[in-house]
Amino acid sequence: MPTRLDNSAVSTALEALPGWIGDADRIRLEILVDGDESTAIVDEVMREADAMDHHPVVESGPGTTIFTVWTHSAGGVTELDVELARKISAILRSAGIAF
Ligand SMILES: C[C@H](O)[C@H](O)[C@H]1CNC2=NC(N)=NC(=O)C2=N1
Repeated sequence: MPTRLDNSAVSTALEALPGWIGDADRIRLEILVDGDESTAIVDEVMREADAMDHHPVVESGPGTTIFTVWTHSAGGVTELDVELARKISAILRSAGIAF
């Protein structure tokens, strides 16, 4: 099982992940998209997540989509989450979405 990162390791990882916030329990990113644009992005993120067998929790509402990432089996943030966050950011950059 992947090992949990402590708060300091998570802060260091977040320095290389613009827009992401969080601590050793959870990291999250909010983007200001909704509707069809959100659906298209979430589909792409979920394809990547399926390939990793590691998934974000996604909340979508009017004007907003939030990705929250942690390793459920470890009860907090691990390297797998940092990797998933990097992949989500890369998908958003390719799609031209600001965050
Ligand atoms: C059985 C399956 O491998 C597990 O449920 C995976 C799937 N995706 C997951 N995603 C996340 N974020 N954390 C997990 O612990 C996790 N476990």
